[in-house]
Amino acid sequence: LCAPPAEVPLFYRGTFVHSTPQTPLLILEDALLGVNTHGKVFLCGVYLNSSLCGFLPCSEFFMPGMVDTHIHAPQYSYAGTALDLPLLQWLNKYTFPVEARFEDLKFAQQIYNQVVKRTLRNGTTTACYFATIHTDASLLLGQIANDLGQRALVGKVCMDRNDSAKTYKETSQESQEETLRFIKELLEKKYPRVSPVVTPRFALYCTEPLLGQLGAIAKYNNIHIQSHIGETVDRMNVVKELFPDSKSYTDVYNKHNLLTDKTVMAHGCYLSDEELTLFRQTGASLAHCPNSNISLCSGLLDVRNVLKHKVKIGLGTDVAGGYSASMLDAVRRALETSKVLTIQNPGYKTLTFEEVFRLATLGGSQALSLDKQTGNFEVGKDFDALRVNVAAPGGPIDLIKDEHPKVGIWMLIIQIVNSDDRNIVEVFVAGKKVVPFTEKTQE
Ligand SMILES: Nc1nc2[nH]cnc2c(=O)[nH]1
Ligand SMILES: [Zn+2]
Repeated sequence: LCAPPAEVPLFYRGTFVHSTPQTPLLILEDALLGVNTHGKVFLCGVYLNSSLCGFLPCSEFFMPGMVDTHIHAPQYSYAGTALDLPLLQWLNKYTFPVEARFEDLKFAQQIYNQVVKRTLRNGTTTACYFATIHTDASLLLGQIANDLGQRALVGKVCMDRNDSAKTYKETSQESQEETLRFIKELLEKKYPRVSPVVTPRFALYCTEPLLGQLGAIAKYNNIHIQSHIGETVDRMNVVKELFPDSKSYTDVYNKHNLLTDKTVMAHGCYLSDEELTLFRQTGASLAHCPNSNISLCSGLLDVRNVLKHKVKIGLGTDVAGGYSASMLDAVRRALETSKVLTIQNPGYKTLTFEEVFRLATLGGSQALSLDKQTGNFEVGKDFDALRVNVAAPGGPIDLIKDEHPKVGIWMLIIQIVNSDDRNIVEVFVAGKKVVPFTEKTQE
């Protein structure tokens, strides 16, 4: 349904901003980027002589598409509800009753179409989705992401232990069999950029035999794994009671082969240094979801400490624990969380804007082990990009012109923190323009 790949290589000229492992924010002013017919970058950063070529600095630049490392697609239908209840009560009051409705494929179609479109418009070119326990609706989410052109990991949720919701749980056998069916059927579709992810909801909602089976399924099929970890103090304590033989929360997952270099765990606010070391050793990563952590009063993740342990980390919206589906919001909340930590401890080294920009792009791709495909404009990767116009008509920003060219470009890029979807004028995934929507995708 999205535009066909270009039949000839395409060249984009302008300012390109992206991150590398060495440099959190590289600005390539007046550069050229070439995209081949397979949607891959084959040239980037060839500087033109501006004075000869008449390059006019303007209010636009290209940046890599953002990577949402943790979002619950069905929860988009009740975003905003997580402001007045702590996590467990919120799950019981809103999450389980609404997620149960996704057995209805018509309802699923409507919400999944909305969430994929909304996130694409907000610059999420890659999303790692939790769906629900329903296999067919989860397959539908994969189809919708594919049709609208979003790169996605999609997980059918597994939970064979949920005493608080009689109608929203499955038996261990169902969970295992349906996970296998989900993986098989999604892989058979051969969507180029949509893959299955094994998804135990989290340790408390899964029995140990199921955790073990899911670890084995992921290993056998060499696929991704996602879950939650260390989100609230309460839950850390309950996990300790429920799994007395495990050294830590992280150990529970590790024992069941659920920590691999294709694992992404949401939150991790309360992990010990020892647990972070285990993440590092296994190659597992964290999804930092600051809006959710603040909205649910769960905690403040010390990202600096995670980085010090060399654990891969990206940003997540965690809709609907987080009320915004926008990764630009996640950027703002990650900065704020880091600043709150500095207020509490003036010696704390606050994350810079550049570092958070990297978390939202390259960091996210590393966290999902998709950094060979996406995350920056390195030659050989897919062209997943946003064309940002800081001064988009009707947008939220009034641009003040500055005569000093260096200050000028800096002022432009930093406006990402003030931007919203009105500033994201075009979105590309693997070279295809997926926003604005075409007549077909508009429906
Ligand atoms: N924030 C959040 N935490 C969870 N832990 C288990 N399920 C959920 C969920 O849906 N949202
Ligand atoms: Zn979550």
